[in-house]
Amino acid sequence: MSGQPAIVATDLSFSYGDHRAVDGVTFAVAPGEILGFLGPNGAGKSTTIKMLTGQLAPGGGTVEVLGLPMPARRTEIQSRIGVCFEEKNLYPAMSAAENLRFFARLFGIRGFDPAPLLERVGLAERAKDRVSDFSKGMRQRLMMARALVNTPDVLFLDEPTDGLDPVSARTIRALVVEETRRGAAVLLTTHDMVEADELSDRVAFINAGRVLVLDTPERLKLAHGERSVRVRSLGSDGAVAEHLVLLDAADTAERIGAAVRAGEVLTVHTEEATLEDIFVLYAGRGLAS
Ligand SMILES: Nc1ncnc2c1ncn2[C@@H]1O[C@H](COP(=O)(O)OP(=O)(O)OP(=O)(O)O)[C@@H](O)[C@H]1O
Repeated sequence: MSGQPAIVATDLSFSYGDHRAVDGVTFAVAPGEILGFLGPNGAGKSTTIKMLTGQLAPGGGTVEVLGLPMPARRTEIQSRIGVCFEEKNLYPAMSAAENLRFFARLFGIRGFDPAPLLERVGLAERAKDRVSDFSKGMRQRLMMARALVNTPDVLFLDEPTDGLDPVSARTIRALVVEETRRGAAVLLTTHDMVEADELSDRVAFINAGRVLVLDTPERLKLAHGERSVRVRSLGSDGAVAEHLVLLDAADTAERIGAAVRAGEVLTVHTEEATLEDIFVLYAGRGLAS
């Protein structure tokens, strides 16, 4: 498997009736890599993921997961991937532990012990409680545990931290990173650009069914963002002055020096373009729906 991409989408397309939801999408995700798949509502992310996970047959183009063609080898692929989509994948009348055991049985895993996974998602204490009594954050963490039951080589995560409190969101983000350390490839959709920036090795911006750009967050920000330093200082006259110095100008060093000498320095902040800024540059619109 080494060196070979875990997910390869080539010229994928799909239409609902006359509406072309996915229009020539091409990308690959390597083992251990997180690809952030970012775009506004209706951009075609879910439709693409459905083709990658075998829920929809591609209208055009090809999908390979773990070197196997989808949907031809769907059953084999599905036994080696994990998906975290919607709550409906959980059985509310069962306990957290029973849910995980149930999915382990579907995967044909013998002697499955749900305890370590429940521990990892912070639900060890609630193992025997019915999922119907769980909060949204607890269900979401259980969904994540469910996605990991078969120790997948590829994870498809659709908004895994949507609507979660900061602690639950952090638990999920840490799990995602742990999974990549053991070599799992991750395709992650999120509307949270800070999260995308923090987690993604590369990001793909998708809009109207097309990939607009695919690169590392760092390269996108360097190529398209104006980096700057903002110095606030207190002058001898008691007035607060603010100096904004662009980092890529020829006289940057002198200007920062002058800003710092202008008075008693109160704060110094570096600023760079955000992924949201860059999306607007490419799409001519923001990520909000
Ligand atoms: N079952 C369906 N029938 C008809 N049109 C659909 C269907 N599902 C999605 N679409 C349309 O296809 C386009 C892409 O939708 P998709 O759900 O893939 O977008 P998305 O990027 O996942 O959006 P979101 O961020 O809201 O999940 C949208 O215009 C949507 O209205």
